[in-house]
Amino acid sequence: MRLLVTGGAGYIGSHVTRQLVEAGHDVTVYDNLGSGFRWATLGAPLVEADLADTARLDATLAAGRFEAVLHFAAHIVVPESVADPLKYYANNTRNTLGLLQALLRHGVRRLVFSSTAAVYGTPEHIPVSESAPLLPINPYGASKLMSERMISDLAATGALDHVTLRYFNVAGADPGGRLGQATPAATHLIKVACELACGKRERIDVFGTDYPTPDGTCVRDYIHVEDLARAHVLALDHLAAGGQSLTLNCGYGHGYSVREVLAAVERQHGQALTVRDTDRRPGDPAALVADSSRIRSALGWQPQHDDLDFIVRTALDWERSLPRAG
Ligand SMILES: NC(=O)c1ccc[n+]([C@@H]2O[C@H](COP(=O)([O-])OP(=O)(O)OC[C@H]3O[C@@H](n4cnc5c(N)ncnc54)[C@H](O)[C@@H]3O)[C@@H](O)[C@H]2O)c1
Ligand SMILES: O=c1ccn([C@@H]2O[C@H](COP(=O)(O)OP(=O)(O)O[C@H]3O[C@H](CO)[C@@H](O)[C@H](O)[C@H]3O)[C@@H](O)[C@H]2O)c(=O)[nH]1
Repeated sequence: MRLLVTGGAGYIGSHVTRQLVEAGHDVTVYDNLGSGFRWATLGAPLVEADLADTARLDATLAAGRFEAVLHFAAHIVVPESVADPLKYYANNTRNTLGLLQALLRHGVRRLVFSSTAAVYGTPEHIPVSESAPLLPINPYGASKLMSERMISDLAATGALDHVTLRYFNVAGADPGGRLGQATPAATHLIKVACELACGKRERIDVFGTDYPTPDGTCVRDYIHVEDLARAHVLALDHLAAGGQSLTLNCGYGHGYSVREVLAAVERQHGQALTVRDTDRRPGDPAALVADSSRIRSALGWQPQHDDLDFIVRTALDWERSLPRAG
């Protein structure tokens, strides 16, 4: 298929772009390089433009005659969304509205959308299924939930088929060493811990040790970026085969605490890390673990890298190969 990937120069979008190209698709990336990198497209054509630039978006859609769009472009940092919510509604919600309007203008009928476990807020039951209440507790999650609603309302008119993927905590890097997370000033736990292991930070803070979890630290469902990328390839196959619109959790179905993650980084690094216990970070739910049965049955998705030490090893190998990527 001819595909447009917004945010395809970013961490997750670049891994997906690579798998799509390998699967034989014709991929164009649309990215403003705000947090992405030209090298990360690995040679796929890049339109360097902002989603808010309607003229560039229209010109791109007119020229490409795309059969589907994968929409990754967004701001993604939970604490930043608490401090600056309008930045998140503008880029994540308003720019998704603009993209949907553009898709209608150009007759693009298939969309794969990057959503997030943050739409669930603090779920009552773990693991959380797709039918759980949608009650985000931070503006990032709310901005994504609004996008989900626009997409499903539009799909209900018959104008669009979509697969909305709710990612849990994405981590790790291309085992081939070509791609990985390169964002400066990263906030994600595994990335920060790997930077520390590589001597790029002095210590890591554990945000909260009094959560109602087995060791008092937050529990998350970490999914390897390559397994997540594969879900996108399968989602496109599903839409191309005329499959119905779907909303699917992307996680493994079990979680690890912050302390368990840090122990895995210490194992892979071979040395202890300097860790400081601090207060809770605003906007963090205690535990987020996916019920992943629906994606397994609907798409036939099967994880290949459900192994915390493998996730950490690929992230650490990538971190060691930087800063060439900056
Ligand atoms: N990383 C995670 O753990 C995680 C979890 C859940 C959901 N997600 C979602 O996955 C998607 C990708 O996240 P990521 O981790 O790869 O982040 P990222 O910051 O690496 O990638 C986002 C990409 O979008 C581009 N972009 C942002 N705003 C843009 C705009 N207005 N116009 C054009 N390009 C723009 C950035 O330059 C970047 O290349 C996001 O939608 C995010 O909400 C990520
Ligand atoms: O230096 C750090 C960084 C993180 N954490 C903790 O580690 C956990 C994971 O945090 P982080 O890696 O920042 O991810 P989340 O805040 O869980 O959010 C990620 O996962 C969500 C889905 O679960 C996505 O929606 C978001 O985009 C993505 O950033 C949380 O409990 C944090 O408090 C620390 O203790 N110290």
